[in-house]
Amino acid sequence: MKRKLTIALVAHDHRKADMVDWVIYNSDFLSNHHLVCTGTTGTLVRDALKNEGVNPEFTIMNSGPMGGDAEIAAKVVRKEIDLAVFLIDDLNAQPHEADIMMLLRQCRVHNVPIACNRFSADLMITSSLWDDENYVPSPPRYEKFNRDEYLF
Ligand SMILES: O=C(CO)COP(=O)(O)O
Repeated sequence: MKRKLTIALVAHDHRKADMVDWVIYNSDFLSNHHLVCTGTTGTLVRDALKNEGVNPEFTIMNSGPMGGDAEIAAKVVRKEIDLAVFLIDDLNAQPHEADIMMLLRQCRVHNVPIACNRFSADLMITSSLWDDENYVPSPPRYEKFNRDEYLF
């Protein structure tokens, strides 16, 4: 990968072990990029990478329930995030569900790739498109659709 990416990393408590495994598995790759994390995820990831002898650039936000997802969403809106890995706990309710939905929505609106499982994250970080200077991501189109024409 030629350029330095800014990568958001966020994991709910029940997914933090998964996130730590993922960053260790990808520590070589992550060492060259800027990581932006919610509070507790960031501390865990930074310690795990330090144990691997890897010290990437880090920005650590507030903890998720205290606004960390919202801070990262604001960065997405300002085009300061290239891709996000968000390991969501789909089996337990979160007190800050609204913020989680906002981060996911802003990634969709601003066309930021967001992986919610490790397989997607591995595919995203290994894509050759990052180095393809001719590739221009197509933004989402919100066009009127005439449903009546297709009713059967
Ligand atoms: O709750 C989170 C994301 O919604 C994660 O926050 P922490 O990384 O601070 O645990």
